[in-house]
Amino acid sequence: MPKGSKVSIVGAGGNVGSIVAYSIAMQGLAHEVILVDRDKDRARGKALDMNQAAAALRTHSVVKAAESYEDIADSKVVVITAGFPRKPGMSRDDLLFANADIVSEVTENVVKHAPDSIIIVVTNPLDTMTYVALKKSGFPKNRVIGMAGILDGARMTHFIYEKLGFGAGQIRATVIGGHGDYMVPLPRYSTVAGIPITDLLTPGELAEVVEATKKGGAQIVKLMGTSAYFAPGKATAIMVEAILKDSKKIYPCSTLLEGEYGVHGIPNGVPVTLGADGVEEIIELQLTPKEREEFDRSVASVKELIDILESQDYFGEKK
Ligand SMILES: NC(=O)c1ccc[n+]([C@@H]2O[C@H](COP(=O)([O-])OP(=O)(O)OC[C@H]3O[C@@H](n4cnc5c(N)ncnc54)[C@H](O)[C@@H]3O)[C@@H](O)[C@H]2O)c1
Ligand SMILES: O=C(O)C[C@H](O)C(=O)O
Repeated sequence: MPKGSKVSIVGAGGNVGSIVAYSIAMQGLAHEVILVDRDKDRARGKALDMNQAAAALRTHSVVKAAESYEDIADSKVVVITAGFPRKPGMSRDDLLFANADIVSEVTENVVKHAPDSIIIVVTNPLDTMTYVALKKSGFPKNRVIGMAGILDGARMTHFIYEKLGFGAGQIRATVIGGHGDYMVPLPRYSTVAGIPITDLLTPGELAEVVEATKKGGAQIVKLMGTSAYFAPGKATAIMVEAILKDSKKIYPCSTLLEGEYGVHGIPNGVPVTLGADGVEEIIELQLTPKEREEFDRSVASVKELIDILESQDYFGEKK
């Protein structure tokens, strides 16, 4: 079993992976942080830079660039951010084939070198890549988790603040469903200092918050020419922290549903408790018929992508 608090990040030479690593190192969450990237010099450079930041801050975290996958051995958590980000005009789903091959290759190496780890998938299209990692690893479902709901909830929080102009730091917003165009922001489960936002914003304002949340990723892609990384990186580090500290905190994460929410065999974003075993509980919200319909639509959009992969026998299951 993994000892201590070693965390490896595959894709750490890139934007999201390096923010995940930096957040973990600066918080001193893990003693050892391993940066894996196919661009080894970039990983080596980032490791030096982060170690020097850790030295300035005097944290105990040590950051190392992996020379090979052997260096991820004994990781408690492996984060996968390897893969292409979208460009303006693209949907996350357009990354399906290019990133499925990358996530497959990475997962095979994780199974070989860190067989007891918990995998956090970040690569898009998120829910389908979580499915790819799950199938290719053969790990139990509690040990393969997709990151998106914390990020989408944080975006909704921000857009609620933009409307209210007060309550920063006191807003909690909930987004479930897949991390795509059909995600399901839930105003009914969103509050400011415990006050439901449905008491503070008009239905029209709430509809604008929901729309802005759904388009939050694309808004940043349009502005920067590549996708977001500060909030995604921080959101991922929050999941790593919950696992390493066995905190049992509740966060929306993508997890394989096997009967929960009436869904069978598709990963989707729902509230879960995160602890040392990864996803420890799945919490079923009592959705209204409209919320339920939106959730089902979101599940269907993930299933469409999985069906495309399965129709090509991507998982080698056809006889
Ligand atoms: N789930 C989310 O909420 C969320 C949020 C932001 C980004 N993302 C996704 O995360 C992924 C990474 O985004 P980014 O902005 O960091 O991209 P990036 O291009 O900056 O970084 C990707 C890194 O992966 C590396 N890489 C590619 N193939 C590899 C392989 N086979 N083995 C090892 N390393 C490999 C590249 O060298 C690069 O350094 C994208 O797919 C993006 O869409 C998801
Ligand atoms: O928008 C993207 O493509 C990246 C990520 O999924 C995000 O929501 O920031």
